[in-house]
Amino acid sequence: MEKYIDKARILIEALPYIHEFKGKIFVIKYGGSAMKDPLLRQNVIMDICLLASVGILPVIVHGGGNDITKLLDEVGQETTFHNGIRLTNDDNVDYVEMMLSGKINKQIVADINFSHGLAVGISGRDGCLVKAELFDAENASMDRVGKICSIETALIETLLNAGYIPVISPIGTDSNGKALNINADEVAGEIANALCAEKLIYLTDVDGVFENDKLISQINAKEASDLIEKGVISGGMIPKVSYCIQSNVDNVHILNGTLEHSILLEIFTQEGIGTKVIKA
Ligand SMILES: Nc1ncnc2c1ncn2[C@@H]1O[C@H](COP(=O)(O)OP(=O)(O)O)[C@@H](O)[C@H]1O
Ligand SMILES: CC(=O)N[C@@H](CCC(=O)OP(=O)(O)O)C(=O)O
Repeated sequence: MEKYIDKARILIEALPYIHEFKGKIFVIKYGGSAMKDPLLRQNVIMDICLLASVGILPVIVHGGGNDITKLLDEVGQETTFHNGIRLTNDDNVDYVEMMLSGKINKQIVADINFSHGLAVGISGRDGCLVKAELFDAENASMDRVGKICSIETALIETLLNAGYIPVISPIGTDSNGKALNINADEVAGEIANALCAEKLIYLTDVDGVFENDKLISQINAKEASDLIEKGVISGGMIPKVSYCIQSNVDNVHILNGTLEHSILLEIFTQEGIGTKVIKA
């Protein structure tokens, strides 16, 4: 009997958090590196569905960098990154868009719908959600890499009000209607700002930010830029930490999406896990 009572206690412990967060928007950036294993993917999806079913409003922004690299490899295209940003131009942008807005976006939507959630998949191009301009107009190998100019939240709000979980791919549109590839960390950060989200969560494949094999549970802007300069924070962790710092959202976390139910552990327990990025 005791073990059943323990289960009931766990549910009751979550009650204050459910009460606190009901009706609040959580932007969850689901990185490609945390999508590799189907079983772990299922755990992330179930966490998201649970949040939605207790009245929290999840907004999912996904990446898919690994799958894009794999596809480009299959079609004989080389991939080059600069500070975690993929060099994208006219030669490869269609592959990037197909993988993100086509395959990955629809897979996440299908997984959520299969787990009793109700998701709608859109890209940053739908409803003029993400308006962007060239990230580096001087660099021809980046002539399809975008940086965000503005976010139009109307479509997301419409979906949330109608009870859907929006699932968003990180493709924006420039002033000529062309697709621009944008780092998903930036898209998540900017959408969270525009929605005045309660929380912004980056789900990746490590427990948080590390220095010398030690997890940093809290990091501020100065410490983070020192670690970037020293090369301790590198690659795909650079945009994550940078957008965490730039974000206006108070509660920004980097969590391990390959750790079973990491979202629930972060939200429904007092200790929290991962790295919290603070502005001061
Ligand atoms: N200091 C650091 N702490 C943790 N991870 C780091 C650090 N520096 C670089 N990384 C790398 O950042 C990666 C996460 O970024 P990325 O691969 O782009 O993930 P995602 O697909 O989730 O955006 C980690 O797997 C790790 O290899
Ligand atoms: C410009 C740029 O780098 N765009 C990213 C978009 C996908 C992404 O960010 O995926 P992850 O979150 O899995 O890294 C890319 O092409 O990989």
